[in-house]
Amino acid sequence: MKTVGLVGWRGMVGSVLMQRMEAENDFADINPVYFTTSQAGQAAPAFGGKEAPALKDALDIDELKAMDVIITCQGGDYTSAVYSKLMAAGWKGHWIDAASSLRMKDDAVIVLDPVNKNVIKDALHNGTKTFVGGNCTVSLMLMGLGGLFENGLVEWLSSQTYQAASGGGAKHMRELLTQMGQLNSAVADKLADPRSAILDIDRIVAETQRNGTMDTTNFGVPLGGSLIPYIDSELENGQSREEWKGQAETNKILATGSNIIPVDGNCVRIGSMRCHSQAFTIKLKKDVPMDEINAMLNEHSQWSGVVPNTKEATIRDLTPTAVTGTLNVPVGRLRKMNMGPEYLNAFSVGDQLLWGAAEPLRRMLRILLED
Ligand SMILES: NC(=O)C1=CN([C@@H]2O[C@H](COP(=O)(O)OP(=O)(O)OC[C@H]3O[C@@H](n4cnc5c(N)ncnc54)[C@H](OP(=O)(O)O)[C@@H]3O)[C@@H](O)[C@H]2O)C=CC1
Ligand SMILES: N[C@@H](CC(=O)OP(=O)(O)O)C(=O)O
Repeated sequence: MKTVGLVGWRGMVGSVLMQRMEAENDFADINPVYFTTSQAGQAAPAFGGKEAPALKDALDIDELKAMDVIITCQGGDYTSAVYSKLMAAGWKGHWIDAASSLRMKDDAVIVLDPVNKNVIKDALHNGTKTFVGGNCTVSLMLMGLGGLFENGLVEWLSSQTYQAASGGGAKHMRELLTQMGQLNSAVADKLADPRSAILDIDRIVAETQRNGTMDTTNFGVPLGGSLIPYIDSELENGQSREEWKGQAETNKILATGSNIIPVDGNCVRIGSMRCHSQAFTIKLKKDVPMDEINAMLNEHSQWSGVVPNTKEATIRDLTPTAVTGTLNVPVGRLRKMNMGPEYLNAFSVGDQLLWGAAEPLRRMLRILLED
């Protein structure tokens, strides 16, 4: 049985990973060893009912070297601090990582097995040791639209994203809710009075957002009652790094080589908790009838599925509220656009902590265990 080192297991992404590994009984097939950067020596958890030794120091290269596999959700700084030292020390195990730092390395594979299992398997058999989860927006786009890519139909794609607070981390989720509460408090007396003027309420909300009293420690500006059309760092070409990942990671995941599929758009933070939504304009390589498109999208995986383009079905099934906490990545609003029969409109929603972060990692572990 493989000895698997788990780093970052008590963080937000790591906790979702532990929940999923328990739900799928993954602990039955591994010897887990838990690492920490702050609590070494304390008692380890017993996820899946499996006992483990006391928490080990996540910076101790000798302890890490004893692992067959290491899964880390600890973040990019940790990966940067440890990965090269571990490799330099001659470690021959498999490294599975949620952070973005190693994703574009030539000898690393981005894992999303319902979409690129062949790429993963080939890499594994060719001796690749480093497997990294993709950016949440990219992974969720490919899970939802996988049927179109699988059938080679996408000439280019533009996405406009509506990304949840959780993408920034746990503190951002708390701050969003704090901000919502602060806005509500500012107008609570007026809201309780049905005779109060809505424009008075609106003015007080705008004043509260602008007067510097709201908690904006993490987002930098109010997100509650607003949105933020910039995610991740600035690049010289005018894209945000989150937008840059769209084309770079999609093409790496699909191993398109020199036949790059152009992907571009705007990435926007909105006030949902943990579901990223995306509106797509897709240029198809040819005019494909809608019933065939629906069939391809439905059949791609057990997690992809089409929501009929009716108002009733859309507002019931194609929202963060409907999707959160599930592995489903529904796609809806499917229709040909005014630009012509090769232009497809689509909208998807997915939980960014599941397929966007934790799920591809635990499935990569299963592939390793079954290989
Ligand atoms: N948030 C996201 O949407 C995504 C994040 N990722 C990657 O995953 C990394 C981790 O993200 P995330 O899970 O949000 O980070 P967290 O901040 O939730 O957790 C990271 C680490 O913080 C330490 N920690 C300190 N105090 C606490 C506490 N009170 N509760 C829990 N942990 C605590 C833990 O390490 P220790 O035990 O060593 O103290 C934990 O492993 C990111 O840096 C990113 O690289 C990837 C995809 C999506
Ligand atoms: N940047 C994403 C979350 C994330 O962690 O992305 P990445 O794994 O590419 O750093 C967001 O803010 O929604």
